[in-house]
Amino acid sequence: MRCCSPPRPAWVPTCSSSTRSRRSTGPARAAGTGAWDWPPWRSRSRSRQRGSTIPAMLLPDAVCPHSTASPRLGPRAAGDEVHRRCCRGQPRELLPASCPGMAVPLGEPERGRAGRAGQGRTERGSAGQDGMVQGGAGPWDHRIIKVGKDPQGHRVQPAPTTTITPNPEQGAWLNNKGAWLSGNGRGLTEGGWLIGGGPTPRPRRVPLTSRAGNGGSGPRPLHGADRCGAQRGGACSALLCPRGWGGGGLATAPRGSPSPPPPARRGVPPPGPRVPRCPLHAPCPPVSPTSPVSPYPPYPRPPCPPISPHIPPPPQTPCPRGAAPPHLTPPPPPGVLPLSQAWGRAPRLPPSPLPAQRRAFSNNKILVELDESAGVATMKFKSPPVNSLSLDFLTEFCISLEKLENDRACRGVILTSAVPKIFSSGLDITEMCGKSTEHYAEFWRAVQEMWLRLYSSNMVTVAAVNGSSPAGGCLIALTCDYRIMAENPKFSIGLNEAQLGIVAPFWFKDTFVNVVGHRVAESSLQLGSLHPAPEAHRIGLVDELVPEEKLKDRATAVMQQWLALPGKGGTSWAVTECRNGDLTCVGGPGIEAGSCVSVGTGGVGGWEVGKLSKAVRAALGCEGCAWHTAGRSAGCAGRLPPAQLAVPALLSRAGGA
Ligand SMILES: CCCCC/C=C\CCCC/C=C/C(=O)SCCNC(=O)CCNC(=O)[C@H](O)C(C)(C)COP(=O)(O)OP(=O)(O)OC[C@H]1O[C@@H](n2cnc3c(N)ncnc32)[C@H](O)[C@@H]1OP(=O)(O)O
Repeated sequence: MRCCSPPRPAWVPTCSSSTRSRRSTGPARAAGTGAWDWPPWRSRSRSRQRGSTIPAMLLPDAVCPHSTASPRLGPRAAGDEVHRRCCRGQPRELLPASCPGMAVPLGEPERGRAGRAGQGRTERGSAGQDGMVQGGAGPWDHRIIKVGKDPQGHRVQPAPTTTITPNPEQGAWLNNKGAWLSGNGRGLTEGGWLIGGGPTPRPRRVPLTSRAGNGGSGPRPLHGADRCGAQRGGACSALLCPRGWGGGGLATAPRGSPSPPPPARRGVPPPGPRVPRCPLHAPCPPVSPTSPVSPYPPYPRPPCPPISPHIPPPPQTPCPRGAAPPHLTPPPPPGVLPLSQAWGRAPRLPPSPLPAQRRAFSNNKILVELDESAGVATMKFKSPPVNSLSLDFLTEFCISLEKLENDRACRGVILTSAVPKIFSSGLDITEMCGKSTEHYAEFWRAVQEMWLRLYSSNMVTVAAVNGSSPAGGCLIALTCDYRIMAENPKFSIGLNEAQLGIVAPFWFKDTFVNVVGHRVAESSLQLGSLHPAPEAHRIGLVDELVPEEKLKDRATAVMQQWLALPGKGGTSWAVTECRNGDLTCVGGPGIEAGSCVSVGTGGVGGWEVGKLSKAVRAALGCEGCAWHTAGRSAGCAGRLPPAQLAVPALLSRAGGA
């Protein structure tokens, strides 16, 4: 509800959720379905311009699913749509008054709020908006528009807006996610990420009731004391709970940084001692197998991962995963302090010294296994007989994907099937007849949501197609970064809608064209062809064929290859130095000196590597670049020099990538 629903401040040019990072190729919206027809406001080429962004202002309001100016739905219905999305479809009437999705006006001062961390929709960042701090209703209410990735390349859960409330007594600021922010007078940092400048707030005593802690004791800060049903002993929907995945959640406070004790609210016991936060040490969230308020099917919450005997409980011993083996920490360039020194935070590292951590969660239709050591999850469709994409399936798909998206340990997903011989039979045909109009709308919305989430995922996505994959099943594979298919000629794949007497929606078509090219797509769509695996490979519909028994290994190998790349795979992030208005770049691991940076999802000061178009480079006046890079896996260490604060100006000059 807080996204960009009315009242929308004048400085928000359009909905923040329209800042997704793909280019639009099709019309803004499809006509005539009567439902939210999110247009494919971007398409992608095989070269996968993952980090490229277009500024929000280039997208018409109608494009944005949170738009309040829907000519189709009208303001009221559009408002409901906003609510639906922000509250994960929870009917408004069923939500407690404390639901963060209920109207909290943008101008409302934050009073003792904590915790929407991990709760909002996953919104992508965009150039020019990431990390911008805007003045709010009062001089100390600042709203951060978009949060994308921190300097380590980890996704930061993007609450659509974040309000920062200064706590001058403690010299720190609290945002509406309950995270402590440190301020340096020139800008703010959240989790070590520079989030913007903004006016220096005047001191004011602000009653605060809770805070996000680094795990440990205290009143479950990430749940938000007043916001989460589970916090009050009620039912916490897996959808609303920011810590839906066993003790994970989002740690926004810098690890190991000194943090002030929060002022206590009357009647609320003060939280316990602050301890370093570690996923392994995080306290279990309250388990609520089902939510009475959720319209979704029961969604069992996984148990917390067991605390390894190797890891003594906090706070006596620092988290072993928080410390950087010296050999993995690249030396900063002269004059640049690593973030860990500058802000008292240890860089995030791959947990290689520890035994591999595996987590799994499952719902009725999808089994998800996360190998934390590799940063790769496998989503296995398990909805027999044919993995048809029913509303339930689609819903669970989106939930699972979002959980992974919000999990910093996960950087890639392999999609495959647990049903023999079938990857997915496509949209569930029984959902498309004999149902109410509302059901059709909901179903179609879910189809689009699935596609958008997958397409716009920040994770590397690999489809391991181990069976037939017609229509919607094919779309899932097409939407991934890479497709590997079992080389069984009995397995076929394609958009066969024409054979059913229906037309593949234009965004199915666009996705198909992007992969196989125009002419092949044209004839294949007209004939409704289902291509046997060898033919699918020949026309480029799948990238490679492997024997079925090797599919998993090959998918894993491909994933590793992708994850090793700079950028989306997240291995390399650059912190640029800005001197005299010029960006200077020094090469880095896997990065050529002189190759440049993007104004993509990195946000202010965090520039993703290797995706800057020539035009943007020219606009930035970026000649001879010098940057400090650090592999994401080794944690990005680098301190932005003061001159870096000039970057927002450069961003606006660039107008996006
Ligand atoms: C609501 C608003 C919508 C707006 C509409 C706007 C535009 C419409 C276009 C939308 C784009 C459409 C995309 C789609 O995905 S449409 C679905 C296309 N899918 C297919 O054509 C697949 C058809 N199925 C098969 O080809 C085969 O079943 C198979 C997947 C190759 C598996 O074969 P096999 O192992 O021999 O299994 P069976 O054929 O015996 O099937 C087993 C049972 O599964 C049922 N089944 C199969 N596919 C579906 C499906 N897509 N949806 C629901 N149910 C399905 C099949 O009926 C069998 O059930 P039974 O045992 O009870 O008979």
